[in-house]
Amino acid sequence: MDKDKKVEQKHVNDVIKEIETQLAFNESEYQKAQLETTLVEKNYGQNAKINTFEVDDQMETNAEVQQQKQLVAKNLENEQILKKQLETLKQLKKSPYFGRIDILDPDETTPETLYIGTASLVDDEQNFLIYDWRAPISSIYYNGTLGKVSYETPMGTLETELKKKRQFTIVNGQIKNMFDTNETVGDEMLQQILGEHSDEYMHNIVATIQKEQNDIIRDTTHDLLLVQGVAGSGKTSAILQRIAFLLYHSRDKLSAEQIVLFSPNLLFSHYISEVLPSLGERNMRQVTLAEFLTQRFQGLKVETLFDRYEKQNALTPEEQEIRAKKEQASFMEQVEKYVAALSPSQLCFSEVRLHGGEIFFERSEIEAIYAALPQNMRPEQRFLETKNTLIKRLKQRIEEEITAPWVLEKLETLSDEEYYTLLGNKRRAAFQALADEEKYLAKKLVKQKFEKVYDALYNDYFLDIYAQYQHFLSLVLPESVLTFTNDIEYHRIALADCAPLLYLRDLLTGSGQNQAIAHLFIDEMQDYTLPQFIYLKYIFPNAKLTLLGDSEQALFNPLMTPDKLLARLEKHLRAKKSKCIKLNTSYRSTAQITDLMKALLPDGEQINSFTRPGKLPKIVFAGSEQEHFMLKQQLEKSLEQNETVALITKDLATAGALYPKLRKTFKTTVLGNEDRALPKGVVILPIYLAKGLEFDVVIAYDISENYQEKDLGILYTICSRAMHELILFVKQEPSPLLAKLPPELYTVERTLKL
Ligand SMILES: Nc1ncnc2c1ncn2[C@@H]1O[C@H](COP(=O)(O)OP(=O)(O)OP(=O)(O)O)[C@@H](O)[C@H]1O
Repeated sequence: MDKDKKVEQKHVNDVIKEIETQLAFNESEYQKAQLETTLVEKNYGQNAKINTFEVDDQMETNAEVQQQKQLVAKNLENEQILKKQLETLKQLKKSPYFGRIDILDPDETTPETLYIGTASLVDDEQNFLIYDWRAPISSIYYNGTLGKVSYETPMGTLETELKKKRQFTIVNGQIKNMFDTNETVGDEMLQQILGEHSDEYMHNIVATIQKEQNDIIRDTTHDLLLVQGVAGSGKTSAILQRIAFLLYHSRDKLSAEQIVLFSPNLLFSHYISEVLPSLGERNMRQVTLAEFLTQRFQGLKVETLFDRYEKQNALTPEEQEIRAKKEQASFMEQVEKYVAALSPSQLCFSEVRLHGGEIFFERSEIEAIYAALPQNMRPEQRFLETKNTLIKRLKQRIEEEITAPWVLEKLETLSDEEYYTLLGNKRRAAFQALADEEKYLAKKLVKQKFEKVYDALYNDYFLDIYAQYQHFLSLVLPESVLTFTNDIEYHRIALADCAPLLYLRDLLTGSGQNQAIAHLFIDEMQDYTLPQFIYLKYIFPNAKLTLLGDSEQALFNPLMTPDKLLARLEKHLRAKKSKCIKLNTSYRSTAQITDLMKALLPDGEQINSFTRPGKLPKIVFAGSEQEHFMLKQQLEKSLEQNETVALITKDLATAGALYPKLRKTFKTTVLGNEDRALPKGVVILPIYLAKGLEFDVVIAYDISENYQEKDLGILYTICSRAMHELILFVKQEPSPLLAKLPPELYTVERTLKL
């Protein structure tokens, strides 16, 4: 192997030499491009200042300015491309590739050697020194075991023979490790990567993508892809590499702006934000459900998933029943039926007022416009026609108002400042006559006065959507009207009302849809309801869906088998081609931690633990008197070897109560809903904020009687956040969930009774 390593190191050196040559060339091209842009910009600046007094000059200058503008844009684009190439080359220089495959094509006698890395590298003679991991041929590296293999290309399926597969770890141009393997992607390298410490940011996994993850990443045929994977099985990793793959595969027609990812919390958004840039791609749009809804209900406080979780025990059985009804797909069907059957008199239009409160459009006027439209028109069409008529009437009123005495009076008394503000970007020279200028200014004044009306028409405020939803509730779920009205009065809205209300609004007004989004990804999908999925599918009608989750980690929803879930989603989201992929191997945690997680679940045997050895998890029985002493002792011990220790609680109140007890001894932070970054030291956080994250050491705080059978999913999620060490801290009586664990799966530490 040593001889092999020498040969391979020489190859690495040769490739790096080529990268350095290209780097030097690119560097000088980039500098040239920067200089060029500065020159053109300077030139453009001077031209823009040219006297525009004479009309002829003006036209000439405009043409020139346009030309210069285009030049600047073109130069900037060129500069951006060179900059991106430079970044890629710099990255490749440190670690040019991670894989090698030797293949023998059917008509050949000697095998061809290909190297695979995070980006392609081509020399002057068009030889591929490195293949991008997303290139069709690279799929052999991830999918194939030695022997006959096939791979998909745009021209169809091709066959070849895989003779050798080799993996490398190259750091700063030096081969640290290399393995020959017949596995999909061998255990040794994965062992090494998974054994490392956690980081502030998630890393890309392109060197060690596993076969079933590869199926998710390279899927281009399904419009609904459901991924059900156990905790730590690489669901999040798979979607991020999938996004990078899609951007490469459809690079002519897909951009990062057309991809939306719904992530569970802001900490998670931060945690994953470096994966795509490390692969030379821009990040997709990222949003949490709370951010998405808050934007749509301006002025209202929207209940978040976390509020919902924190409050769930406070609801009466009746309230729970009402919520359960609102969270069924049939509730959205009731919205559709309601909209289809609405008569004009049932529409809750509201009058439109001016700034001063004076009514501009009476409710009866709006109703009359709507009622006069053909009955068989679709509701959203009818609404749009009404809106257009109102806008037309507003424009007419503006024209009429221009000659009103108050306008003329105002024009005569304008201060210089008011005059120039009204004139805006317009130049005085642009008016042929004084009368034109006066008319222009008068119109501006009137528009200012009627601004609120325009705003109301533009934003559909002339339909009182809350009253409309209340009317809908009074027909289908009258027992919930009071709570809803009360909520609105206090400027808040329950999560369960959001999707049906928005759906109702959009069906009636024809607004809300975004046709441009091509892919929608939802992580931690087990915490979403069917109405939320239905609404998201409705507003992103052209998006292919990738939904990822683990029903064992559900904070509220009941367990459901993946196949049953797929059938449900297929039906309600009207998917044409759907597929469910299951991931059963857990990569995050040591085998000992995964074994404990398996033992917690009734059907835990379906989880395969990746054979990475570590310490047995520990249960600390502290007893309430010794609690602080034991906790501090444990934290001290853990912080000796780790920069961060996560203290995960069931809820925010418990997290908050721990803080004053620890802050004097340790650098301690309690994380809340709005936090985006993970600090070092002791980090206290409720479980819903730890979703999707991982930590070297997790202390699950107070696993006592407050964890009953119904809380199994929560305890499982907490345990599954630990990579290397898990400590279950018990203050009083242990949870019955711990009682059923076989004792060989953990060690015990107890307070000494003095
Ligand atoms: N093929 C792989 N190669 C290297 N590391 C991997 C691989 N797959 C997963 N991992 C690592 O395992 C850990 C868990 O992955 P990830 O967070 O994507 O899992 P998940 O299924 O989304 O987890 P959860 O649902 O529990 O939040 C991460 O540290 C990830 O980098």
